[in-house]
Amino acid sequence: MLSDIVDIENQHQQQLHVLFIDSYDSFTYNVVRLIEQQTEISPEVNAVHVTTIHSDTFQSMAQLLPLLPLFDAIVVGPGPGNPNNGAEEMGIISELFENAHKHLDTIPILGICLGFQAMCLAQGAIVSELDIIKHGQVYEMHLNDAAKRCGLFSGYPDTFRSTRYHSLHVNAEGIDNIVPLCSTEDENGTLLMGAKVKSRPWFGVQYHPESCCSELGGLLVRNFLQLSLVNNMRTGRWESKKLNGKFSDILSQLDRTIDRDPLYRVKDEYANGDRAIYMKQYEASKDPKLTLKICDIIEEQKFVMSSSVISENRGEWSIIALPNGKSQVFSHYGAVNKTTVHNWQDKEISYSILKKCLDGEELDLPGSLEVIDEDKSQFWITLGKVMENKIIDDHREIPFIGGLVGILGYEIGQFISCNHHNDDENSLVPDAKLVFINNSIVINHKKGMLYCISLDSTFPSTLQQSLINSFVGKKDAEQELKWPKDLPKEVGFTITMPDKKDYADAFEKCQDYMHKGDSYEMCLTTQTKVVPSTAIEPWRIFQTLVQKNPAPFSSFFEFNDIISSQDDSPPVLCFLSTSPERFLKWDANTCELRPIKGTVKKGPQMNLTKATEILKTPKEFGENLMILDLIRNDLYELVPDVRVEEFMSVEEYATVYQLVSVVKAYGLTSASKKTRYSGMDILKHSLPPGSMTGAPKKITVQLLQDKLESKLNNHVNGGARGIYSGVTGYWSVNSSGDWSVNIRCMYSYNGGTSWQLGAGGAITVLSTLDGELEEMYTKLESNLQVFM
Ligand SMILES: C=C(O[C@@H]1C=C(C(=O)O)C=C[C@H]1O)C(=O)O
Ligand SMILES: NC(=O)CC[C@H](N)C(=O)O
Repeated sequence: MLSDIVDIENQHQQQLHVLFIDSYDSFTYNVVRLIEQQTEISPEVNAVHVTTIHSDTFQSMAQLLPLLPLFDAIVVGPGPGNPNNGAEEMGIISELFENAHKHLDTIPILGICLGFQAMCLAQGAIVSELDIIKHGQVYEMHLNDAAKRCGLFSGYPDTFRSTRYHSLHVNAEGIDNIVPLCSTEDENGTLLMGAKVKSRPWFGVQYHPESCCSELGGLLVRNFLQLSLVNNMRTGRWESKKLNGKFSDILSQLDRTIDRDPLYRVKDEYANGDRAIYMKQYEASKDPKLTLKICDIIEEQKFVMSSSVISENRGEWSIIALPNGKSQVFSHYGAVNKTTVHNWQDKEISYSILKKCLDGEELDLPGSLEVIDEDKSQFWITLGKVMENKIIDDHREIPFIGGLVGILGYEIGQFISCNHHNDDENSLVPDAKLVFINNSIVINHKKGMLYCISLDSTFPSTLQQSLINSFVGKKDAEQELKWPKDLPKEVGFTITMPDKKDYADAFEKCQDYMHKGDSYEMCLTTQTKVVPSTAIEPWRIFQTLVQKNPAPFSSFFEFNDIISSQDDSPPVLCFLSTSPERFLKWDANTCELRPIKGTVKKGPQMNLTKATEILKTPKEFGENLMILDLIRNDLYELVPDVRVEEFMSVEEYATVYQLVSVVKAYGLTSASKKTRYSGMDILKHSLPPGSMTGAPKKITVQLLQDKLESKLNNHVNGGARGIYSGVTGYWSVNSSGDWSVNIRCMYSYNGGTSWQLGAGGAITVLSTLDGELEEMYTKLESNLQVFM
């Protein structure tokens, strides 16, 4: 054991240790991984360990100072806020650069964007707002003569391209202590993009070396690390950073200040075949309408995740999940920090009992009902525990063979509080609802295959026989779908939309936040409420919706999990969606995200070539790049191998053209890693979807929730987004998952008495009010058209 410890300590000797101070930014882990990827620092040092803390992890420098001898360098990352606002916004960063801490003089520091601004401010430079702000824009950087003598840019050409995300800039003219190294030109004039502090090993850049559109970012970091090593050898810091018996303990404690524990212990391999899976496969039509036609003959309850459009890598599969009495239902109510678990339609459970439990009454719980006091973060662990013993290594070729299916609302994501009610009944609404499915019909539209699958050999035999009779072996679609293209004419609808003036106010406020440097992009969304004059079955609305707006993720959910009785009828959560956007798909070892950012309305004057031209302009490019970098960050937080597989492709949908990028992470369960994750861990850490928030995620969702949407959408459940902006999909027991973003959808908390439709779009400093309003209406129309 002792030799193990000595080995670890020796390993630490050959590693550089970097302390990364994060300001709750959405590009943090892009920088962290870029640092860790630098393995060739010197013949003796070939690895870098990065410890990430938040700028408010420590209350003051006094707490951090004793730990600094453990680190070879500090990197102060980018982030929202303005260094002029001091500790309130910057936390420990504002103190870090102050002269008071003389013993910091010898520790190498690299400041990036916000970190750079804070460093320069402390030297006397002026940090102020740019006239014309740059978020997600790529510019040419020019090095000056001083840069050529400074190791930070060693190996660089005179000019190189890099991404800028900043509202503020540094003016260091006349500041002797700052040596300018790098600049760029734009409408604002010549701007300082990189500098060094005289007499100290402190460096900084205003641009973002870690962006996927920046050139030579890795070289900058490697140069900084090499300079740090040389500095530390010269000053004796390198020698003194050793043989502190508690070295590894302190580091691992610090490494754990940000929670990255897996939801459950992911194994390297899983048993296969020790659980009998019932699976019958049949040849059937390749027509994507097959799923919908099958729905027509199903009398059982069903959840549908179908594709009414097949595109490369999306929409290839459809799933019809069949809940039954053995299906466990997991609902999380964030407003009261409770999870309920019970069997589907357990006769012993009534809504009145469930309601009492949620109100906190102590009762003998009937039937299968369990009530767990837990917050949303523990809810994820509950789900992990459920799945832990169910994972099997079987039928990897099929994306879903059974498992958890359902909806995770926006407020289940990070940084948001979930405390909303359904206005109509003032009843609690679930923030997440998932059902464990044993029986399913899975369809491959590309191959024309249909599978009847059961995890517990309970697939309904009459249904199976009807499927065989009606669809098996019939390669061509026999008949057209006989679904009504419109809703019944006699039903009227009361439609409440957000006020245009309120939208304009919210838009202006977004611009203010972005100009002040608080946010780089804000996905502002609206809610519209539709009340039918007489109730229409949710399924009937779905029939019309999928025909009017075909999409790769067309979903139908009606949660009749509690039986109604004469005295009370439960509020039934319904969700109808025609989403174009995949959020996250995974298998045991890889995962893929497909953020959509950038929208152009279709019309007689618009074709693919024109849309592509528009979608490649700086506004749309910046919008997409920002989310692309944010998504890389979300994946990099847990997984070291992240790649951009598709860069801003234009895709065509029924009513819009969209700009789409694809990012993949590899090696989730790689044996060489200390911690193995499942796709569910990635999902937990990356919700809410970046394309629905903007960047940086934390501050932006808080501003949207507290300052903007609570007022703008006050006419619907206090402005909560609820199901809209969350995700829908599954986590299959064969370690696959696929979740789409809840957009171009409608949902009801009361079985269809009233519906809510969300629509919005990302606002950047290049947005115009009219442009954003039109974009919001275009998206709203994709589902509101059903009621028009
Ligand atoms: C917010 C919505 O869509 C999101 C915003 C987009 C954009 O800003 O271009 C595109 C797709 C979605 O990620 C919506 O449809 O309501
Ligand atoms: N990306 C950043 O670090 C931005 C820094 C600062 N908030 C600005 O907007 O200029």
